[in-house]
Amino acid sequence: MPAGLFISFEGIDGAGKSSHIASLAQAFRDQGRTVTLTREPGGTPLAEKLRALMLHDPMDPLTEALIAFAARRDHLVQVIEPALARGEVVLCDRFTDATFAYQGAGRGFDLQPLATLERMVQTGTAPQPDLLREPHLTLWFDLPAEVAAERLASARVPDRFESEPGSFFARVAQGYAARAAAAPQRFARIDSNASRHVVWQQITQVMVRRGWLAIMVGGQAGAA
Ligand SMILES: Nc1ncnc2c1ncn2[C@@H]1O[C@H](COP(=O)(O)OP(=O)(O)O)[C@@H](O)[C@H]1O
Ligand SMILES: Cc1cn([C@H]2C[C@H](O)[C@@H](COP(=O)(O)OP(=O)(O)O)O2)c(=O)[nH]c1=O
Repeated sequence: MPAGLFISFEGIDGAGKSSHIASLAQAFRDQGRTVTLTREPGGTPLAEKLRALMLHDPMDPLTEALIAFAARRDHLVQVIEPALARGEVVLCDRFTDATFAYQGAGRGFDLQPLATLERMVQTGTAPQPDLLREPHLTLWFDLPAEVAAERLASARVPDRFESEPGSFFARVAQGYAARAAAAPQRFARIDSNASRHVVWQQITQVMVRRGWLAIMVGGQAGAA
């Protein structure tokens, strides 16, 4: 059985994550892997209810952070750990870096309590009792806030986060940059200020470099 692989997708709203997750899932399936495609907040019936509250109901930053971590705990226990134990590839649209970027840098909530919650929530779910569960790789879609805003302007009805001003997203982007600087081995920066094709090429190159997708076929990673 292959080892489970946990990959998260991060970036400000409109950075282009959702446009590539399904393609990456297909590339893994094409080489015989089973993929669990999931998202945060969400991924379980309970966590999806918490997501609806977080995206639409007004609340203060601590409540927001606690809801994000409550949803995450349920998601880890019910979905992520069992999938990893089965040797699957877990592709997760956002994880804890989003809490540090949005609630921490964006809302201005203290990072230290977030780090404490991170440790509490992400420990004790894996078979190894002391393991702090984190993604093996985080694809960070880096895009200037003003470009993301332009892309989103005609794309969809904004939720509570997407309605925030550009200054909020500039802070969130800085929050992601700080998380990436603190864990350079885990993060792969994807320059999202490029065509979809070039963004996809960057993603497949990261996968091939890590030995997770076998060969490049016409610019696509595929089975050997
Ligand atoms: N490389 C790109 N160039 C131009 N527009 C893009 C690109 N990637 C995505 N988009 C468009 O930008 C919008 C936001 O992309 P999306 O994948 O939904 O971002 P996210 O999931 O990060 O919020 C969508 O309308 C999408 O079609
Ligand atoms: C996981 C997480 C998401 N969020 C926010 C970021 C996004 O604006 C929102 C939902 O993310 P996302 O799924 O990217 O939104 P969409 O479905 O509109 O593409 O939740 C937080 O603020 N903290 C968190 O911990």
